[in-house]
Amino acid sequence: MSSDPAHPTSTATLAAGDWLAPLARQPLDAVVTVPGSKSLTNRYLVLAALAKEPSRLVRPLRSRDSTLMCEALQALGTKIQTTDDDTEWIVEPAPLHGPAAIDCGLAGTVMRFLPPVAALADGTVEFDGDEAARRRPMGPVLEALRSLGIDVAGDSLPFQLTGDGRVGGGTVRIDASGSSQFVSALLLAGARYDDGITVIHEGKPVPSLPHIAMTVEVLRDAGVLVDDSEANRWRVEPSEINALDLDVEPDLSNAAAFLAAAAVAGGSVTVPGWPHATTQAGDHIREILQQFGADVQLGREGLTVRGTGGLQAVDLDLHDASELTPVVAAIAAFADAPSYLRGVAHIRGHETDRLAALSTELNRLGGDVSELEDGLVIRPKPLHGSTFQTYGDHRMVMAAAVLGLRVPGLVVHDAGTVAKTMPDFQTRWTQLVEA
Ligand SMILES: O=C(O)C1=C[C@@H](OP(=O)(O)O)[C@@H](O)[C@H](O)C1
Ligand SMILES: C=C(OP(=O)(O)O)C(=O)O
Repeated sequence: MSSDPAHPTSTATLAAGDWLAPLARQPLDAVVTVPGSKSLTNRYLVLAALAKEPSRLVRPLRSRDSTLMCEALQALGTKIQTTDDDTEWIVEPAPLHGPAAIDCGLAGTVMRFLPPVAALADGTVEFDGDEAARRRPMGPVLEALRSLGIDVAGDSLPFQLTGDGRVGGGTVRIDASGSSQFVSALLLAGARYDDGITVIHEGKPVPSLPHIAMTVEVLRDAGVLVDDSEANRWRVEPSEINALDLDVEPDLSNAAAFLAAAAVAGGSVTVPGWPHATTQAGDHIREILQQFGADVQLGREGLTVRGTGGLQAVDLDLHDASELTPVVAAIAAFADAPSYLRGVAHIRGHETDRLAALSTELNRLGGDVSELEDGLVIRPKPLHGSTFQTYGDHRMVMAAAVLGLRVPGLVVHDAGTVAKTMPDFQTRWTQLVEA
């Protein structure tokens, strides 16, 4: 690996917003704490807003996605108070009402989870988001709400819906092959519909199934009856939603980049507080790193990954844990032979077309990556520094950071976009590399 002299290797010449990813000059030896899970925080917020009494969330995630969720629920009438140190949030439910305008940013959880909640509001609720969010698929959720009698104008952002304070509920048939969030969205609000909700999926397999298991689990934690005994069919009984009082697990998908660092740079990284049982899809990083040849131990201190920098090629189906694809692609770029990542066609509809973005940016560094219809083939080659575009996608920043451990002069464009789920990622990453 050599540095491209045309690209900066010191911060002096960087453009605003660009970040020179730190190079690992020695094996790592770090303990990295990771903030709360985005997926859990935003589910808990939704259920707390629909619950019968105030809820308390301890150590939730503070990031762009969760702040947008808070602001949206507040616009609909919910009260949210936070302690001075922001480690506890008290969510006080109130009757939901329009008119309200909701900014979804680029958050899938906000744009998908809130329309079925807004359907319970009395009045009109307008939704919009980032330019890139307007390209993310929304149709199945909005079509399902229409079939339940809600007045919905639009099929993707921006759209608006008008309700009268109640939803009859019943059975909806949707194609959720584009995102598990379509199913989660309808289930989360469904207990508050008069007849509850039954969601039947018809189409190619639903991706990211652990995220639906997470939705089912948080509903059950709130006392809601859910039947998920049959594949592709979920039934939520109508009921009150109990208040929540809980600690939010660390975000295991965000943790993945830090653990990957030990495999790529060598040395050891521990993430404390790793749950021994979880529905988070990010937990898959344990077996993925083992397949790359790293030593992975889950113990009392947390999850520890030890690596030598030597990496075996992998052939992985990431359909269940698709949000790990960018970081896994970055690791694969240093493996001893070509790797295949499959089963993730739907991530073309994530924050950006991640298959196109990853192949373009890895190839810009001198890599040899081609797109499959549902994945990537990554043929390792010596990489050189360049400016890595991130397309407003937090996980492209994380992937770039992993690459930068071994590629001098890798400049991450618009690195601040990582604030979608981890505003202090760069600080934590720099501490990791310099520890
Ligand atoms: O429900 C959730 O919290 C999520 C579901 C998944 O979405 P897809 O099913 O669209 O992959 C995942 O990729 C995303 O990061 C978070
Ligand atoms: C796909 C992701 O996010 P979203 O919740 O916006 O879909 C992600 O975090 O990788």
